[in-house]
Amino acid sequence: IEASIPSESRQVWQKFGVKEFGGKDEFQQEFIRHVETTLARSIYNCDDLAAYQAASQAIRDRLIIAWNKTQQKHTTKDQKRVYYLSLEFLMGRAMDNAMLNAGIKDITKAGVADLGFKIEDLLEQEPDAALGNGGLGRLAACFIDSIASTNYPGWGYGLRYQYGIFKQRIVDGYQVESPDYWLTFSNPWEIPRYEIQIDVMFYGYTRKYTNDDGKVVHVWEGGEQVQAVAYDVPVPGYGTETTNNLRLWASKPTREFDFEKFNAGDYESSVRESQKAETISAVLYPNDNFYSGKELRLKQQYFWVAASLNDIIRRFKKTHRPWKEFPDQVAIQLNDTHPTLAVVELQRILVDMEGVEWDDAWKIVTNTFGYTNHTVLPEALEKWPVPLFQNLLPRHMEIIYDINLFFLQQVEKLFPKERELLARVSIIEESSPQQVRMAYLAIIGSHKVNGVAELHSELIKTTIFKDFVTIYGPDKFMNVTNGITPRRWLHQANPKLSDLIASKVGSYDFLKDLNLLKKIEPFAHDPKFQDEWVAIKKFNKARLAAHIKQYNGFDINIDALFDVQVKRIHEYKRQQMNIFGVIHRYLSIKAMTEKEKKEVTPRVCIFGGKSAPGYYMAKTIIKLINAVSEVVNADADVGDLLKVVFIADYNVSKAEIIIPASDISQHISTAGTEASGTSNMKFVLNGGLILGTVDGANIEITREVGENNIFLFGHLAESVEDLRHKHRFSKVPLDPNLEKVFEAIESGTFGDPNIYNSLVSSVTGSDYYLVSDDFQSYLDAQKLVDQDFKNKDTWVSRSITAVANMGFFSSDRAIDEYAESIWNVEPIAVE
Ligand SMILES: [N-]=[N+]=N[C@]1([C@H](N)O)O[C@H](CO)[C@@H](O)[C@H](O)[C@H]1O
Repeated sequence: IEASIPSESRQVWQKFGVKEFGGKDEFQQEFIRHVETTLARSIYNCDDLAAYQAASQAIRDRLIIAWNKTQQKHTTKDQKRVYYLSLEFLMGRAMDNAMLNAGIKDITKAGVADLGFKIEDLLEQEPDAALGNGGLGRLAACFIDSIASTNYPGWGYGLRYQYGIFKQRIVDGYQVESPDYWLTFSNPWEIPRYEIQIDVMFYGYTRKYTNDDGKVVHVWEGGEQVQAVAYDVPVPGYGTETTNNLRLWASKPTREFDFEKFNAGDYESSVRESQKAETISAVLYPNDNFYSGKELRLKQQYFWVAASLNDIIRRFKKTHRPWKEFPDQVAIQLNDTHPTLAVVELQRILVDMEGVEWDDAWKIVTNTFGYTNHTVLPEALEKWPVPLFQNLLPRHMEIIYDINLFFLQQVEKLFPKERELLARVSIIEESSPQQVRMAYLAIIGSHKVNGVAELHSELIKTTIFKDFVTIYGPDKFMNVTNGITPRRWLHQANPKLSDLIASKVGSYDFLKDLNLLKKIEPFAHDPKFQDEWVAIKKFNKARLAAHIKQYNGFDINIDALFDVQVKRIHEYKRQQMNIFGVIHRYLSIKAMTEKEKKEVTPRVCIFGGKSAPGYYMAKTIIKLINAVSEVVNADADVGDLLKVVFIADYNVSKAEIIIPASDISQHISTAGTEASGTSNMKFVLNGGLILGTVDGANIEITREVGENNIFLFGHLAESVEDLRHKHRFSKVPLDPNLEKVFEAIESGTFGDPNIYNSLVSSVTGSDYYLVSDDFQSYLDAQKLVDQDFKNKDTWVSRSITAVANMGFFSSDRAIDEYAESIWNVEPIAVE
């Protein structure tokens, strides 16, 4: 919204222009002003929640000032911007991150202390913005933190779900979901932009006519309208003035209610339309790595894409540049196939609305988009039934047919004899009903396609997208290994370790350039540094133990080895193999003599993670973990030698407590199934060693930290297909140790064995995830961990060496690679 203030009034503005609060006093002034005005409270009724809200308002105001400066700078510089389209942004809490990135934690901490509050108590008041399922959503959050921290002009575009990922409770060992209404006390970290309202249409029909200049014009009309309203979330960079924007869309009815129906006394239906509109952006679909073809999900995707593109084009038009320069000003990254409709929507707007010729428009489109694939799992690839698509988005379906026709014509020219190839690469799968293969549309509509770790990027070229490498050549396909922001995942989650590292590196510059961690490597064998390192790990383990005491109600021995596996529950991530290994360990200890028990390395096995509500096998795994926990933790024979814990409602904030406390963490997916993983990077950065398969980013971690500082096991990706084939067509004997484990389960040791029938037979049958094939090598690796952990000095020096070599895994490095190889954007300094 352009507004021009008359020049004579501008001095008055400058005279009173708001400036950032500098010191503690100014912060306290702002704090009290918000308590008494924004919250209409006073010193007599200001509890921790009110104090959190007032402090948030004061800090938010500061971010907004930097946000305004940044937007003005980017507008005047008029440089190319990147837009990251993600249906998930798993942000977690904002307050601590805002204070640390803006460098004002000391001021605010001291400020609220004087006023009678503890900053830790205020931080606990904030709900997580849990607008994502797992890795993909958290990656988007780390990426926008890095885009701002490395001063690139970039925006995130997503949906403002009223309900994030469900809350998980464990009842009788089972997962129970409850809605996550996170906006109860409103959200101080967002700015409603009621002035930005964009109409989005669904359904309707299309028609075409030839206009006076003999040009065919396509019209899409007669559909249902809803409105998209913008909510802006400032994204502060670390140690820079740059504060970028995350724009989240909420759906609203175009008109509050139908007055005619109301007057006719049909009150219910008079508001039905508005309720229907609001449901579009209301709820996050809780599936991780799994596609479910619900119409509301497709509605969410088009609603968000249409609003975002409309917004991007409005901003471009202000530059009055010709359309062919659009890709020079705008780069759009598709975070998985969820936003692929953006390819079709931009083509529609250019051709139908702006009168650009089809081929010119298509060149603009393909030069604008980049597509990131996050999984090779067939069940996760989005394929929308044509009838549903046709009904909801008739004009887009027409355009997809045209895109497909012109693409297949090109392929035919290149490979005239290859009939099957055409069918294999067609966007339209000739199933019944026909389906739109969104990944193919994303590839054809983009100039670059990337995977998220080296093995994964190779696998997509040799398996699911093999034909497209043949058609486009290998250059279109590249790798950008995932990364994590060291601000949240080291400085915020583990401040003591961050301070210790700073004491050796000489500053906190490693938070801007993580390769500076290398400077601690010479201290790997330094006894004093080792002691400080161990003390910090112990502090973090005690903090987690206190959390488990509070929420699980029992004590754990913090000198035991903390063995952690926290991530979404999924058969390919093989939490089932982990708990089978725990049962094996339990049975082994039970069979030991007291003398042998003295040699045992005490262990606490910590699990956490949500299962998609409809995922039966994953829910069974959660039940087994809790059943084993109940039996083992109550078994005096075993005592402190083994404890099993399932931490409920795993989310970003819990990860910040769990991850700094690990000695070993498990990333044990069947080779070739975990595209990257990102928690593996977080655990090592916090001084934990990992036990993993040769899969995803475990491979790059091994390259960077050295084979000595990681525990690898299991079959390699290249042998998986053969092993699966063997299981399908011949009787592969079950691993003997696993057999004993299953006998224990079937004997009722962990409750009614029928509960676990399908889980056990999934392994004794086709064993698609090769649990039996990898079990012995898994147990061998675990034995090595037990032995090595006894040698404290070696263990701590390996931990220090591993951290020293984690520079590569900063999301700043990943963003620099995207900027250079895909987006072609330059950083802009904002003074
Ligand atoms: N969807 N999806 N994919 C994932 C994760 N589950 O969200 O994306 C993550 C982010 O790229 C990957 O680390 C992870 O391996 C992959 O499975």
